[in-house]
Amino acid sequence: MSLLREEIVEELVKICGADAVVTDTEVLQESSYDRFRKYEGYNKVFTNPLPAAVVFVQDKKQVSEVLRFANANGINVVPRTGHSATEGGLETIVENSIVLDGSQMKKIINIDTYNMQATCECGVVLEDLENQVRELGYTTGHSPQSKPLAQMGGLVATRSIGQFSTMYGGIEDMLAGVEAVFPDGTITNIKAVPRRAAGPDIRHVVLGNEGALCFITEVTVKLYKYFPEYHVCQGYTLDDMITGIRIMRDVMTEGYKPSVARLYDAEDGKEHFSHFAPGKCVILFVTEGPEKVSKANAEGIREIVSKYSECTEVDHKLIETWFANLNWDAARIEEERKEVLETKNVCCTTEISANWSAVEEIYRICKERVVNEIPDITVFGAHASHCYSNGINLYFVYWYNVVDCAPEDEIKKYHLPIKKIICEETIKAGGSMCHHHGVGKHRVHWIDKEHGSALYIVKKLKAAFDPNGVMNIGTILPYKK
Ligand SMILES: Cc1cc2nc3c(=O)[nH]c(=O)nc-3n(C[C@H](O)[C@H](O)[C@H](O)COP(=O)(O)OP(=O)(O)OC[C@H]3O[C@@H](n4cnc5c(N)ncnc54)[C@H](O)[C@@H]3O)c2cc1C
Repeated sequence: MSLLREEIVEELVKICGADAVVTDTEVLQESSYDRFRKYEGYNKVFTNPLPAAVVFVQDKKQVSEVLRFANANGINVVPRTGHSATEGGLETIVENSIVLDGSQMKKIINIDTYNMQATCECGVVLEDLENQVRELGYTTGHSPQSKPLAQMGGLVATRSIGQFSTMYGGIEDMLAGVEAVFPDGTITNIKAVPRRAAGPDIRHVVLGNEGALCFITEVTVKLYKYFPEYHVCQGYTLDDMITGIRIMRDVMTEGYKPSVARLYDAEDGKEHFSHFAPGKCVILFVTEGPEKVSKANAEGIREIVSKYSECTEVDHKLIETWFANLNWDAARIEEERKEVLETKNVCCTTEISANWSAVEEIYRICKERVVNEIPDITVFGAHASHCYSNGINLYFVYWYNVVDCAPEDEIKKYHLPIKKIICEETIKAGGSMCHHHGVGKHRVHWIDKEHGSALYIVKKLKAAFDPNGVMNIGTILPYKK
């Protein structure tokens, strides 16, 4: 028999103390969704069942005890740290869930500049860690646009990636060691070493689990020396996105290593560059590292771009100023809330990845289909912001006016049908429907097609580590009642 809300709250208070357990209605409402339902949230419409409580854990022992209790009683647990999720990973879709919040675990445990790694608790905000290591002349190399909001546990749980990824990689390349607690209460610590071949790489069970297998309590990431004085920034306008993709391919396959490599089509670019590149695509690069490395990379990239006569270089200061203001903090989200309520014009995104041979067609077909099939679109554009030797990501950005539609119907009328087109066309072309935001609860519809025969592995992992199905129900794998 399932426990009553009061019984759940009572047990949580016993484990963590009354101050740590919050049942205030407004907090529960805000804890029942994430930015996937931001239009509903901004309109104060809450369609998911409210959780029984939000519990602010202080240490791994409390995490272990809460998980053991939930596991024994079949209670859904939604792990949370920075609350910046965009794909429904934080939605509480069944009655009486526990939101297990690690945001108060914010100790930076060790910054070890000799071994070039830093260890911190899951609730450390990335920007706080980055600021501290920068003061010492180092960087984590991680810089997602949500850097002021996202916390280390969530960043690992979602397989996040930052704006300097072309040089430093995604979080999977940065993560040296990690501590995680599994639903039966077992606390596991994967040690931080340069590399090992002691069986499968078990970090990858934890990385990207989106709270559907375990709760991450501690993270060790690598550090790099930081040389801001040697950053070289270059930007160009051009007419055609496809030419831009080919330039990116040349840069990557010739072996250059910019830290930032971004390409905007004219529609998406309108939002960012209309003051100096109206109607144009924009391609830009930053190189960094020690002086000789940064200069050599910049020179090689310049030589490649110069072979494309349609590219015109712009003043690098324009790009630098724009780039310095790209991140989102709480104030920017508040600005967005006001704007959305006033205009009913909503911006949402879907990011995918594909090999070089598939990406051009994915770009073309998604644009054509969304613009023709979805009503009230005001902008449909894309940029590429993460490049690899074998392919690239596309970050589709779309704006629509919400017309004749209740807040609770907005995702059904607009966001999900757009996502469906992008995910299905991408998978059909051999790409991945999800480059970095995670599957959450709204891309689960295509998880079988995404993985094909390898879905076997995902399902077995879930069955092995969460046999009672209490970890973030409906995330990564669909909820079957
Ligand atoms: C404006 C904006 C810009 C963004 N830009 C980027 C970007 O550039 N790159 C990028 O990768 N992402 C980006 N994101 C998405 C988001 O910031 C990332 O997914 C981030 O990693 C989430 O971290 P968080 O601490 O906020 O996690 P949360 O939002 O709290 O949770 C995210 C997911 O991880 C799970 N989770 C959280 N903490 C834990 C834990 N301790 N243990 C286990 N599971 C956990 C949750 O259950 C949920 O499924 C952006 C989001 C916003 C709002």
